[in-house]
Amino acid sequence: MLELDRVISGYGSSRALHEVSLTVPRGSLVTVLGANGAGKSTLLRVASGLLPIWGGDIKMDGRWMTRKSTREIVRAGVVHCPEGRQIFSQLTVYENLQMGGYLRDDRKAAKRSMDQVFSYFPRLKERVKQRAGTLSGGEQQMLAIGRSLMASPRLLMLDEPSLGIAPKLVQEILGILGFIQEEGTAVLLVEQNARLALQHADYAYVLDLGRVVMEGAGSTLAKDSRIEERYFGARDTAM
Ligand SMILES: Nc1ncnc2c1ncn2[C@@H]1O[C@H](COP(=O)(O)OP(=O)(O)OP(=O)(O)O)[C@@H](O)[C@H]1O
Repeated sequence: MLELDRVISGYGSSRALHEVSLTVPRGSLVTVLGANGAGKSTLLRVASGLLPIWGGDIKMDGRWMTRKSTREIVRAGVVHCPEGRQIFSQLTVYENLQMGGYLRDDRKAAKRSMDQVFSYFPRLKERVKQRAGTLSGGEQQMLAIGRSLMASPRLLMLDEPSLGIAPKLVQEILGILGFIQEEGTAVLLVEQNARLALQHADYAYVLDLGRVVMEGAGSTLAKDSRIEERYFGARDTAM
């Protein structure tokens, strides 16, 4: 469904991605792993049109996305849930979710999406009138994912949903990603927490200094001793 072919990008004059190729098949969960600064967030920024592409191509369902605006990319079904959540803390849970559906003209469909979000995250339903800034870290992450789902994505790109969240809540959120995937939404999950991501991924890529250095089925990479040594750090073994 999403194909990146030898994508090059970066900031100013410095390259952060060097000919990165990656595929997310329809309905699958693909993860991109790597240490700090490997280029994971940059990859999502390029795929969502936030950062210009310097070389290579991006396709969605076989259609060129390379020079499309973020709005056009969202309309094509690709939604990016950035690192750090970026919810509107002064707005309520309900208002944040409404913002996620702003590109939709069909009110009934938006209502259906909101009901769907509440079925995934009942905690959000219990807190519809609460200001987002007063939610716990895990609940804010749920809200950020819920807001992304309001656009009815066909591909949801998540940047480090486990960051700063208690392990139990992280497991809950990752489990819900499985349901989201079962409903037909593909997921591209960027994570530093390799062990956790590989438990859920159909396929995984490992980035290092902006290059893909390893790839394979999630279950295969989970058993790979190189991954164990390099990426299952103290934070992971605590999970
Ligand atoms: N806004 C920016 N301006 C300049 N350089 C940047 C910017 N954002 C990222 N970089 C650089 O691009 C490289 C890749 O960064 P990126 O944020 O994509 O890594 P990452 O794998 O997501 O790391 P992390 O897990 O720490 O978020 C790094 O060398 C980083 O310093």
